[in-house]
Amino acid sequence: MLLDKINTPSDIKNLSVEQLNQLAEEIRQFLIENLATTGGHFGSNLGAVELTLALHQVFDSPKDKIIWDVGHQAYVHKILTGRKHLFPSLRKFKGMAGFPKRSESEHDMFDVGHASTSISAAMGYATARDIAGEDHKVIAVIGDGSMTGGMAFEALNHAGHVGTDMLVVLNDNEMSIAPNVGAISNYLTKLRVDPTYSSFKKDVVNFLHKFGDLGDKTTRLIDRFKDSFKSFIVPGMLFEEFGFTYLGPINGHDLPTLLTYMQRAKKTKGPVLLHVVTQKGKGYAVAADAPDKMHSVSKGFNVVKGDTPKVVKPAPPQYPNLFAETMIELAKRDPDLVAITPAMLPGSGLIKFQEAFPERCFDVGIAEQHSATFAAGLACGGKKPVLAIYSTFLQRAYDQAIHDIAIQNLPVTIAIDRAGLVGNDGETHQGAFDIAFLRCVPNFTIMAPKDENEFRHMLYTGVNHNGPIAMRYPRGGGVGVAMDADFKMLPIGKSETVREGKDIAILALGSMVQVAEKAADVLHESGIDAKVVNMRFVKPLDEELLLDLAKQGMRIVTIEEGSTIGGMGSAVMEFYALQRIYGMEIYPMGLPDLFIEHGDPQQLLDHVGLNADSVVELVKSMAPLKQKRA
Ligand SMILES: Cc1ncc(C[n+]2csc(CCOP(=O)(O)OP(=O)(O)O)c2C)c(N)n1
Ligand SMILES: CC(=O)[C@@H](O)[C@H](O)COP(=O)(O)O
Ligand SMILES: [Mg+2]
Repeated sequence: MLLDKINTPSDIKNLSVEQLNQLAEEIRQFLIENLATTGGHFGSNLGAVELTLALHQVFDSPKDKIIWDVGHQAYVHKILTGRKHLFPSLRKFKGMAGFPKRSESEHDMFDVGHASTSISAAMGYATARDIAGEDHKVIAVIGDGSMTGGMAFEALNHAGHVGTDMLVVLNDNEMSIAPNVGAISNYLTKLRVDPTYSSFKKDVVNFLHKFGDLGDKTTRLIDRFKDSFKSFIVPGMLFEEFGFTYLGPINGHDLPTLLTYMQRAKKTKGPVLLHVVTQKGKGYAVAADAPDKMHSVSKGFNVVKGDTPKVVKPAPPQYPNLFAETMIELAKRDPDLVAITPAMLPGSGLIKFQEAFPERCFDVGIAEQHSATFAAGLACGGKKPVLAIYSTFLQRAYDQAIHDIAIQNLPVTIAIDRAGLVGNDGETHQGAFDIAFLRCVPNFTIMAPKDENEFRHMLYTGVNHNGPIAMRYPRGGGVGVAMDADFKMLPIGKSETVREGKDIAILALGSMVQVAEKAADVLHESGIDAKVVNMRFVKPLDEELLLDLAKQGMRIVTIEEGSTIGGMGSAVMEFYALQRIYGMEIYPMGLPDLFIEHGDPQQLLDHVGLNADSVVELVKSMAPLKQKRA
């Protein structure tokens, strides 16, 4: 096997095209076999095999800097840069990361995970090179989906203006996670599928010449025609207008073409954009036929059937499914309800809602900033928008949440999925900060359901609340409780005491309520009587509860699946300080002031001490209760 002999990029430098094609097939087989065991991003990597081989044959990493966008398609890059042997540990705790990471390899130039950053990072590298008078190449590899992210165009604009020597390889497979959307995507489709646009330009010019030579008039007429149509007729004119030399579109699986064009790009001065057309899932029929479903696969997925064995026992409802079902129920009652997702239609669960209400579901592409202000505009227009967005991606829309939603106090509901430790995607994707960064924003209400039943009531409460409201919930599902027949409005800022107790109060939020209940059961066996409160709301807090606990001189543990700094525990401590109530013993438990690496979610929760055992250990470690204050 050729692949056995490949350990660094130099090992492929002298391979012939035939050998590269053979290596490509071996790499595809390697990916399919390994990902069937570990899970991970699948379709994107199968589609980037030849592209990555060509990059590493033409350019000299790490002297030349290759920067990946999102980085979910960089498994082949990792195979070629000495990490084949790490694939069994892919995305596992203390194992190889699922995205490029500078701490993992000298060939990983930039830590990625969020889309549309590669061109900006490449521009930074190239500018640093130029200041230092160095001469290496800088290449950004960005997908068509990531190209719908606004910051990609901010970087194109800057690079084109400066004229920096750099190469942007646009890997266009017509897919984001779901089929790609937007005018950019349509434009790329035109470039991809209809070369007649360039021949159309010739026809127009010939036709105009038929008017005979009107001297300057003909020339002006031709120029006007060309100018008015050029962004459609001349391939890549959009990118040319940004100051880039556009090359392509070329077949991103044809190695001779890839090599030729990459060599040409390497010799071209200034910013160059090479448009390659690939197939997501190439080489594995099931993935190629269902590139959205095979964007990523779970561990244990069946290579032959291309599916993951269903869980035998009925698992509790998964939150994305419950979200879609609840949204459909609510949308039937309220014609003003609309849903927005920034390119996460499958992950958010909204595919079913889109099928039911196609005219009320908006996938805006990888455009989180736009999605939030679009929601604000919809609200001003009389609609009831629900923005479905992962916690980590909401970070991209923070100013919009403040400037466009909160200041105007608009009735926008933000359904924050993947809030808490998402697990295998690691540092760039943990939903750690949403409580902290939203809590300080005036007008926002922040809540978290303890289970799937409360999830429905909270979403109902959210869409009927007249102001900005965020509901955060974890990746995965509920806990397996019965569901109420109908919805009920939850009183804003009111908690729910799920267990009475006199020795200590555990104030738990969302996914941590069940952890607190388990801890209370164990503490009970040791004669410690713990009160468990489902806080439900981080903002506003249940002040009556907190004042009551102060009167009782109760010790308090707070526990949340979000950063301790700035979280619900901070809010409780701030409350007592602002109320000038001193001497309270408060023990906040949450995510530490660290970026949490990849691993299975429960493993990570145990690693950071967000589990029942840690609560029990903390409570038992406390010194005997001081004399209760009168
Ligand atoms: C800011 C941000 N929003 C959303 C995502 C989720 N996401 C990961 S990959 C992906 C699709 C990327 O499409 P493309 O760039 O075309 O790459 P492909 O998967 O087609 O290779 C999305 C939306 C993300 N990583 N970052
Ligand atoms: C790379 C990326 O950002 C997405 O593919 C993300 O990994 C999806 O996460 P979920 O699997 O939680 O939907
Ligand atoms: Mg794509």
